[in-house]
Amino acid sequence: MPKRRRAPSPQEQERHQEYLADDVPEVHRRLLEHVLANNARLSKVKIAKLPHGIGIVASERIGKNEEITFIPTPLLINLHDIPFPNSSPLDHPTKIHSSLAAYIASKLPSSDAFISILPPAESFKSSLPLFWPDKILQNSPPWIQSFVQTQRQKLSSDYAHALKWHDHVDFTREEYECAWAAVNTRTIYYRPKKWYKIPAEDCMTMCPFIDYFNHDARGAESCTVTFSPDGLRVTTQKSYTPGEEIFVTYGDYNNDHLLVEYGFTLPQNHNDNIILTPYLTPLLSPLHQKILKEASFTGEYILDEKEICYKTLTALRISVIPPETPKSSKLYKNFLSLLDGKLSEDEYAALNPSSESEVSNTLSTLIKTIESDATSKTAALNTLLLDEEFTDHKASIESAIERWGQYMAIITAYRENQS
Ligand SMILES: C[S@@+](CC[C@H](N)C(=O)[O-])C[C@H]1O[C@@H](n2cnc3c(N)ncnc32)[C@H](O)[C@@H]1O
Repeated sequence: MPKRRRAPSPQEQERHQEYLADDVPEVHRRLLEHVLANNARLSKVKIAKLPHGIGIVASERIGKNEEITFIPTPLLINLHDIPFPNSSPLDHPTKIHSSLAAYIASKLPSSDAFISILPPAESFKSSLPLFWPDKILQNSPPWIQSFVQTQRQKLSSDYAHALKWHDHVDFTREEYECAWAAVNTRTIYYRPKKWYKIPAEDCMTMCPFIDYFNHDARGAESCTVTFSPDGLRVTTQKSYTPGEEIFVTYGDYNNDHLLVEYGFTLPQNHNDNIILTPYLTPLLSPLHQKILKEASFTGEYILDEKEICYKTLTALRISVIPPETPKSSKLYKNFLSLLDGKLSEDEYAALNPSSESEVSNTLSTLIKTIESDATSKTAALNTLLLDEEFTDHKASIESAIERWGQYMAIITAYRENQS
């Protein structure tokens, strides 16, 4: 955390204005003054109010490979800033997500320059499925439901950890949840060399100002965020015209993942797909699953606009081997030879013509099940939109409906690409 704070001079205040679009709320000016007073370097960028919240735009023409933001290490908020009683944080059985959330929650509501720019609780509650009422969640895609269950377990365990290790600070469960969501949506992976002993999941930092950058999925066109011992740097990978929004990338995420972790989806997301796992796994017997696991063919089964991945095809191939088939049968032997590369796909298909057509039928049935879910769950969500009990949850319901619409669009594109 920064050690120095002083009021900006009138000249500095005037200079700061160039980093702020006109309609940006005052709290962001304070954050700006705070980072500039602590040796941040900002070049040709402005904080702006955009349709999807606050973001960063070019204030003038920017070229490719230019450093546009540098935030020095003392401004970062991470392991080193957590006041653990009587010990160094590096020796502590820490869970950084939990502790950062406790740190922020204990300061809410706050006049602190960084904490006061965090989005309000209502914005997390409506955008993040984690906080959606069960009736909305139950009508959302099943992968979202299961990811939210995992997130809820993590939140509960982090809260218990926070109560145990940070009992010297004061916060309510609601403040903690909101702070936890802020940490979840605003931290950056950060692993300086001296952190080599720290588990990867604790290598995260909050980074004032850099957390204003929104995400896109334009890969090589998004800015890079790199760290060095002296701080974090944002560098362009393309040129920008004045007023153009500047994005970084949070990762190659599909829209389910973006929705659960960050509370939004991208209308054009080339990483988008449908995770078939919740639909496909119930078709796999314990033996199927054991074989797939031994061959490392478990994990997410994916369908995108163009194809199903090879892992999905493999899981579908084994799913059509009847569960009572002995492992010593010819069917399994052929399948295992395919997995080992002793049989090519064509040879396997020639040996098992009926099972290959069953694979196609199973896949079309799965896709039809998803379509039918999309239709029935969208209808249920539309009914909730008319229900007075859900008046305050319109945005969350609309998000879930939108996600089903994206599933339908992926299926339509997939069929077109197959025909
Ligand atoms: C690191 S913050 C970015 C700054 C944020 N927009 C703000 O108002 O402070 C991440 C959050 O910004 C929003 N966000 C980021 N990229 C977005 C995008 N492409 N479309 C919509 N919302 C986005 C989401 O709410 C996400 O949880």
